[in-house]
Amino acid sequence: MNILLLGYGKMGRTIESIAKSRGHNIVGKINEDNTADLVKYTGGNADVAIEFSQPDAAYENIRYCIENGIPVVSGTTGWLEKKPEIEALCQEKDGTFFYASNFSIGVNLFFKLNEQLAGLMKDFNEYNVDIEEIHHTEKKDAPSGTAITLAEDIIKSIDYKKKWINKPFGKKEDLIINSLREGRVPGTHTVKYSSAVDDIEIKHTAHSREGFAKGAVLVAEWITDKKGVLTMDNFLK
Ligand SMILES: NC(=O)C1=CN([C@@H]2O[C@H](COP(=O)(O)OP(=O)(O)OC[C@H]3O[C@@H](n4cnc5c(N)ncnc54)[C@H](O)[C@@H]3O)[C@@H](O)[C@H]2O)C=CC1
Ligand SMILES: O=C(O)C1=N[C@H](C(=O)O)C[C@H](O)C1
Repeated sequence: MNILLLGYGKMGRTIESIAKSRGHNIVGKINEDNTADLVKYTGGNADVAIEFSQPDAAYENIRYCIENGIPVVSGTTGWLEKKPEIEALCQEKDGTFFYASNFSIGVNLFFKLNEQLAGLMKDFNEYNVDIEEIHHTEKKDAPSGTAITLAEDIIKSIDYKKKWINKPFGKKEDLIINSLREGRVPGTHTVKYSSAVDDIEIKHTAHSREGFAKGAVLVAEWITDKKGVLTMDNFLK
């Protein structure tokens, strides 16, 4: 498979190494210093684009791919207010767009665990729930996309939480996401329910970026013959 990498930073490099180990060709690597080269690529010479860039670049990269017939797998966080526009464009152009806030299989199991725990906790108002996410100091966005997914899934079940906020303190109706930036941490997420008498915690700790990158390559292999707007739920089924 011929893969175009959009974003060749920490994730782009890890994806390159996993893709090559699985027999794929990297036909292009676009970074902030060679964005003009993107016009060289179309669905004719790239089977799929894997897009891990930065919040202010994702929308234009993905739009270019959809308009030029390149199926696109994106994991960039911090740009999601524009995702509905991309989804509409994908439908209009009969393109292929796959987005996940986290491509690791472990985190996707953790998402399911979070949904189930929220379902169990919904009638126990003596507990308060909050989320902590810890990432490396180079991360550009806060809160993490993964923490937002966790928060949205909790709010669906827990009536006393109305919205998430990215501050360490708030009212009971606010689901607090506390974002910490430390050293080179690849990504740690904790969901904690606290009462006066006890705490219940679930936690996912990434040991490296390999889980994210392998998930993105597996999805890229899977989507090349698919159309439409796709998610991890489609892939994991
Ligand atoms: N969904 C997931 O599973 C994961 C998502 N991420 C997200 O992926 C993104 C990238 O993460 P990292 O690789 O750690 O960041 P990074 O900062 O190491 O790399 C980002 C790269 O994007 C490049 N870039 C800037 N403008 C560009 C443009 N217009 N076109 C193409 N490339 C451009 C930069 O030159 C840089 O090399 C972040 O948004 C991060 O939150 C990271 C890990 C897992
Ligand atoms: O920027 C990162 O590094 C990560 N970003 C994603 C996020 O914002 O959730 C996924 C992972 O936690 C690593």
